[in-house]
Amino acid sequence: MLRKIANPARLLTFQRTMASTASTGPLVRTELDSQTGYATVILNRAPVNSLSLEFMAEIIKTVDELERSKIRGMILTSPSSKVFCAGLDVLEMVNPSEDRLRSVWRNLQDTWAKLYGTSFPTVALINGHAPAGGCLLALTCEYRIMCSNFSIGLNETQLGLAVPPWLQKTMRNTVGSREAEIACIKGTMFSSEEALKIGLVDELAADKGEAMHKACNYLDTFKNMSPYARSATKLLLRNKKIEDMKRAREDDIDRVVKNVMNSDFQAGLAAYLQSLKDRKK
Ligand SMILES: CCCCCCCCCCC/C=C/C(=O)SCCNC(=O)CCNC(=O)[C@H](O)C(C)(C)COP(=O)(O)OP(=O)(O)OC[C@H]1O[C@@H](n2cnc3c(N)ncnc32)[C@H](O)[C@@H]1OP(=O)(O)O
Repeated sequence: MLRKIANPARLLTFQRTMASTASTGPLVRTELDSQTGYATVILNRAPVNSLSLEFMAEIIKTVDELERSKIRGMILTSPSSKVFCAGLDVLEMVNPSEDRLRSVWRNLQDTWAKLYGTSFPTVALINGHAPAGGCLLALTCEYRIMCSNFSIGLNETQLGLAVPPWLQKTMRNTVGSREAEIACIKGTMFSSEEALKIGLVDELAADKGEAMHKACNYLDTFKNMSPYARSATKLLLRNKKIEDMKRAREDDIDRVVKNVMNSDFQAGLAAYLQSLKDRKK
């Protein structure tokens, strides 16, 4: 459940209607507490918040809007009781047109860059599983609070995908070189407790209410600090990685196209999709 806001009149909800979505309501909902200046960004692409081209475009637009609104902090979460974000929409990888695949990958790069380089502080409230691109979203935030009994990790290699360099770096920056190397190569999925142990998340919470409380506590630590000094320091720490990604982005996209258009990859993906369905039987 979302944190209750004392005065509902303070709650401004930006809503956008998106085409081609199976979710009810907008793909991304933003609730702004005008007293604290904290925005809760709710990823809302049912059933598992998988990242389609349009969904990522919406996340990017939302962050741009929040930058313009001069918010004091952002909490990224999901309305689901089981899934934070299931990563890229695997259907985007099934025999895609090359143009769409390039756009999907470009949007994933931009989603990462936009969230990684926000001027305001960011917390991922991971209230469900966060494989691959779900872990990527969490890694872009400054602070991660995870509810117990879920899993998180960069499991791309298990799907036959190479983890791109900019994402490897983000993982390395968070958990250290050795843990990142092993985790990326093996495609390890960590339980919430294991993730805490290696520093992939910063705190655990028993439930979403407790996680929200802890997220606000993190953002409150900046309450009396100059937003300028804070964000300038963050961007000095992070901008080079964003610029490196942008410099190499066309090579990155070419590599992905080659990877995804390959017939062995497509055969592996078909088997993977079948295994997702079989798990339900
Ligand atoms: C297009 C560009 C490609 C570029 C590739 C380059 C390589 C770089 C890689 C870096 C970036 C990231 C890559 C990725 O994110 S790949 C995706 C990885 N994600 C997964 O493997 C997650 C798979 N899903 C699950 O493990 C479970 O669904 C989950 C634990 C998340 C939830 O389990 P739960 O039991 O709650 O739900 P279901 O399994 O029943 O799922 C419900 C329905 O949702 C469908 N589903 C699940 N995940 C995805 C997904 N990622 N994309 C699309 N659809 C998904 C699932 O099939 C169910 O559908 P049905 O109800 O129709 O059966």
